[in-house]
Amino acid sequence: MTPDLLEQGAKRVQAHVAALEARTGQTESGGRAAGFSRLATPGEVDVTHGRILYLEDVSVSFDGFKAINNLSLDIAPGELRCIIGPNGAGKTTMMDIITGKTKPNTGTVFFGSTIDLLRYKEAEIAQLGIGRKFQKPTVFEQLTVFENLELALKTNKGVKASMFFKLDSAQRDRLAEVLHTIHLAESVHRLAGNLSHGQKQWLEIGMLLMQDPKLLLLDEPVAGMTDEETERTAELFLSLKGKHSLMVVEHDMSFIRTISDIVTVLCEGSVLAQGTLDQVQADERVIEVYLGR
Ligand SMILES: Nc1ncnc2c1ncn2[C@@H]1O[C@H](COP(=O)(O)OP(=O)(O)OP(=O)(O)O)[C@@H](O)[C@H]1O
Repeated sequence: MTPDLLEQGAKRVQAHVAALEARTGQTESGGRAAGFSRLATPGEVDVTHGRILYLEDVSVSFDGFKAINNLSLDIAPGELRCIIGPNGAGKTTMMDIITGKTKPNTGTVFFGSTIDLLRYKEAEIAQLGIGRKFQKPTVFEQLTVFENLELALKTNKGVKASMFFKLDSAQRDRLAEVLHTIHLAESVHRLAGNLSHGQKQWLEIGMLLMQDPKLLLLDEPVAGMTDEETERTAELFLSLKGKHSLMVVEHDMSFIRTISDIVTVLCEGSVLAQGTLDQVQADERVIEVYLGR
């Protein structure tokens, strides 16, 4: 279903609810009426049920091999969820499913309680507000930090619109805020190609932030970073928590310890354990398949 169709559907439903109220003086049962009205803005994420991401019984097979196996998982709005697990556990495949790169064979994947992500293509899912950062930074090395961030706002616009694109004052303010958040305010005019590996990672996160994603998926964000860069990345993520929801896949346990509330352990395509880092680290099954290696 496209956002246009969602909007049309929401308008129809709102008209229905208004007519019902006018006729009977009664509203629909609370949950239904509330759910209907929230569809009015396409892409708006309904988190009134306390979940921004919801996966249930999701499975996907590659040539008969179940990479994701009845996976169920949910994330609260503003939460910073860490995902750990051995190589081949299905962490990347899970992110591929959430972002529409891979379609599961079975299961349910919802963004909030009304947006069925399985109905959308990868580009549409990005526009709905799910940003993804892959492990390797992919900034434009020949452009400055400023130009990279500016470019992030131009994506989704046509070629002509991009050529004449000028930042308005709200966008300038946003860019300044993002620069500060990603610790690159003093490097604004440097070429991205001259930044350190860690700074490139922050710049790419900044490019995602320019689009104000509701949910950010981050795959091994501190791999290859120095200790100092890792510490600053932890500060960055903690500052994003609450404003955005984050799902962070990492192997670096000291980084996880600094940023995590709840940690989910994936193994063989499903959730093996979940809890605080101390709880999952004490779990015999987790020690056997992952930590004890
Ligand atoms: N397109 C594909 N075709 C065939 N097999 C695949 C495909 N994508 C993933 N797999 C397999 O699915 C399993 C899960 O892979 P995935 O990359 O999701 O694991 P991961 O937890 O991200 O591992 P890592 O920590 O090494 O990145 C692996 O056995 C992998 O070989």
